[in-house]
Amino acid sequence: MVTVRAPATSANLGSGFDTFGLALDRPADVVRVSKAERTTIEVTGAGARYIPEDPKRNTVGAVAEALDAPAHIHIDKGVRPASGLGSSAASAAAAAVALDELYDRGHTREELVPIAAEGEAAASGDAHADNVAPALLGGFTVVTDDGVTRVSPDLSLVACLPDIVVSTRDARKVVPESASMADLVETVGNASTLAVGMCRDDPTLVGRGMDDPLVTPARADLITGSGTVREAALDAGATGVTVSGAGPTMLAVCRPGTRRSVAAAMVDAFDEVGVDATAFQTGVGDGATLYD
Ligand SMILES: Nc1ncnc2c1ncn2[C@@H]1O[C@H](COP(=O)(O)OP(=O)(O)O)[C@@H](O)[C@H]1O
Ligand SMILES: N[C@@H](CCOP(=O)(O)O)C(=O)O
Repeated sequence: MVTVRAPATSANLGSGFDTFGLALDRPADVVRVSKAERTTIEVTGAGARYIPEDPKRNTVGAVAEALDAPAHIHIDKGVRPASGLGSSAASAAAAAVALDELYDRGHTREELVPIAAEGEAAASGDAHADNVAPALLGGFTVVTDDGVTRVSPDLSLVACLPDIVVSTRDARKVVPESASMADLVETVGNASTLAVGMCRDDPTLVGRGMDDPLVTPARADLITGSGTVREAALDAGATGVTVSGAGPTMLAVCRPGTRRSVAAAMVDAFDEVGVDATAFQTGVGDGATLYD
């Protein structure tokens, strides 16, 4: 039997749609695998009743098939599904590491990125790798067709999860199909600023670089109160606030020492518009961890 923990992740960070991802130090999924003739799946934990146990519809089933590694797979969900915190990716990344170890396949973490991304295709219809990359490797990751680049920044973060469900599949339908040159120039400038900030552990640059004129505004209507929550977090000490992944979680980058007040401000702001919310005070985390 092999057990692996893989973390929640926040994709896009505003300006890096389908490219940027950040591993959070909590929450996380824990996946346990043992060899079997055919793959079977059991799910417990946060939102388990919404997650299919059919291997064709669960991200870990697609990973088992891609690795030709049939197993009984138990998933203990710490990351709520349809949260914008890479729930489907956490399971896929943990399963990729666990099954690779169980069957002694010898893949590197980088080689497991496209394999775990097959799981994402089962969940959202697209094999986007911006969640599975940080879930496997940890830190801040940049995914392109040529591979993954990563650094391990030290940042204070708040992830505020409202009691709203937004499926990634639906949120991908509202993304514009084309962009003006002006919006592209702004996006490249912001994304570059953010990347420099990540390399320097600089929350001001990271926060400024999270602004995005293209994807985030198109998705704002899917999250009741997102504008109010953003303003409240900035007033309380955040340097930048954006939609985490496809939402509904809102992610704030915080100045040192402001995490608690930012978390409270975000929960209160959701409350003002009649939405219950939970805030995680977190930081940048490691990738999937193998337990003995
Ligand atoms: N192992 C899994 N963990 C979480 N969700 C899964 C899993 N396998 C399949 N799904 C499906 O994926 C969808 C959630 O994924 P997604 O919308 O991308 O949310 P998130 O942003 O939390 O990853 C749900 O429809 C869920 O049933
Ligand atoms: N780039 C994807 C990221 C989806 O992240 P999730 O955590 O919501 O699954 C997108 O924005 O669609």
